[in-house]
Amino acid sequence: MTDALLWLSFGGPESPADVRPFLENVTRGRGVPPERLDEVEKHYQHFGGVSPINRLNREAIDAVRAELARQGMDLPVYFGNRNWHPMAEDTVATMAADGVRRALVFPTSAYGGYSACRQYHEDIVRARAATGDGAPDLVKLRQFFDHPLFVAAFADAVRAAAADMPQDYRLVFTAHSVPDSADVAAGPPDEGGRRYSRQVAEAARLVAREVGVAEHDVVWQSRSGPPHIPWLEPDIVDHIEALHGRGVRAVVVCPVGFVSDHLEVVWDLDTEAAEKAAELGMSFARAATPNGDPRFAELVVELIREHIDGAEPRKLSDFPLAGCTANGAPCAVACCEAPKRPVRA
Ligand SMILES: CC1=C(CCC(=O)O)c2cc3nc(cc4[nH]c(cc5[nH]c(cc1n2)c(C)c5CCC(=O)O)c(CCC(=O)O)c4C)C(CCC(=O)O)=C3C
Ligand SMILES: [Fe+2]
Repeated sequence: MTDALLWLSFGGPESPADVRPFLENVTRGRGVPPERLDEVEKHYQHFGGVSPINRLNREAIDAVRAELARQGMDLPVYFGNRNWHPMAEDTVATMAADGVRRALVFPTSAYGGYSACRQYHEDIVRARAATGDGAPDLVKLRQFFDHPLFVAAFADAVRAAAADMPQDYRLVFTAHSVPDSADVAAGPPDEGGRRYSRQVAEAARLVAREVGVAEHDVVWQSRSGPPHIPWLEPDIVDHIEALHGRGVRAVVVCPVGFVSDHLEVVWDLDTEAAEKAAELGMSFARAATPNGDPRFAELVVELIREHIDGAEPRKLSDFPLAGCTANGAPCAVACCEAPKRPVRA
């Protein structure tokens, strides 16, 4: 019996005073140098100290509520975050007080890997522990990077972004960079590692195929951490320069690693990457993220139905179904383990 859905996201500041405490929450114990935090704080303050992420999540939740009602399903939807209010701990306590005994959890990340999957399992463990006796059972929904509705929403977004571009534009996909060691550790050990970057590459391939574009690139954005630790490369801004050097005149960037236009999309792509392209005289367009697309709410309800009515999971890749466990259990022994953090004084 399922009594509710918990929408579990990253969280973001909603006023200038929130920014620093939010960043402290994100980076606690993670070896991110203070200089990087000062830099990222500027990106947030550039937008008045407000990330769009909470508003976009609330809008997406409203769309899911409407889709549930349309399909005749009576399932309350709760909202909680890892790093900012409403915090998952508080939301899970409210759910317990409301009598919720078992809820499905929709994570706002489509992928495997430590930051994209395992850390949401950790959030579930923490939130249930904070609530103590009476905490609901929480079953996280699976990874959906290869779901046909996810791919179709991105494919239409690429077509829309490319509409005003020269025919020979270069299609470039981006996702959040992670430490190379985290990518190596992504997935169950017997799968050979790099589940995160391989899933990102697969989603990109599926979207490009649906758009009908013969060639594309997969690159990374929003690198954090100390400079001497290797992260996934190349970075989108460097890649735009490299494309320019090869004579490419127009770029369409598709942020396939993200579900909504949060700060890292509006800063790293719409600001930094767009400025680099303008400086080089290249045409630049950025494809929309899927959470404003009606198919995104349909996707969420379809994932819910896999549990409630045993609906057949729809997927376009050969990757195994993953990411779905109860109460924060890892998907497999040593799956997507946290990277070793550099020790800082
Ligand atoms: C894979 C991945 C996703 C995608 C999956 C998912 O969506 O969950 C993601 C999403 C997001 N990342 C976000 C923001 C930040 N990420 C940071 C830092 C980090 N991200 C990492 C990875 C990821 N991050 C990693 C390995 C770090 C280093 C620290 C650590 O090892 O954990 C920092 C610290 C400052 C900095 O150094 O940039 C910030 C502020 C926001 C919210 C933006 C907003 O406010 O609108 C969102 C959606
Ligand atoms: Fe991040």
